[in-house]
Amino acid sequence: MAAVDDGDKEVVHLPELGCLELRSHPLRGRGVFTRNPISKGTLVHISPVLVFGREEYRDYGKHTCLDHYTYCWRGGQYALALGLGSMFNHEPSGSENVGFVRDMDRALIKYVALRDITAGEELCICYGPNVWFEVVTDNSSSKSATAESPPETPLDFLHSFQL
Ligand SMILES: C[S@@+](CC[C@H](N)C(=O)[O-])C[C@H]1O[C@@H](n2cnc3c(N)ncnc32)[C@H](O)[C@@H]1O
Repeated sequence: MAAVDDGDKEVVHLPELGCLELRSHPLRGRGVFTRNPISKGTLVHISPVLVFGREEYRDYGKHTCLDHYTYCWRGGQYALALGLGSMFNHEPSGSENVGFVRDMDRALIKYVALRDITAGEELCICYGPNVWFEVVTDNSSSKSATAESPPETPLDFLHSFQL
């Protein structure tokens, strides 16, 4: 398991989990998969983020495809996750196998296995209760956005675990 050095804002040690790969699903699009088993608690990825100011996002970013990839950030800002961070697909709350935590000070998002993950599984996060697309889950059940639960972007869910 990789460790994060939280003591230094200038140096970020990236986990080098060589078993991750991108695969395409006909309905969910590209997603992150693992070739090897991953143990609960493993730091699977760290994404550096590109932060958009509130006005910049409102006037420009929001009107582009970036709106499907950004995470809420502090002070009304939004962040685009670089690396694999924008490639994790969604599973409804309780079914996701990866959690994420935003490190605002270092402009990073850390992704951690919430349970043991088997070889070949897709790594999914939960985007939150209200999503803007027809959800295709592992077991093929689906849920669409409704008037009671309007589409909501960007990603707005924060797991409360400590690294
Ligand atoms: C942050 S991106 C994830 C990467 C994306 N699959 C791609 O190929 O670029 C979010 C988009 O992925 C798709 N997506 C993610 N999870 C999904 C799911 N469970 N069911 C259907 N589409 C999903 C939706 O189109 C959503 O707007």
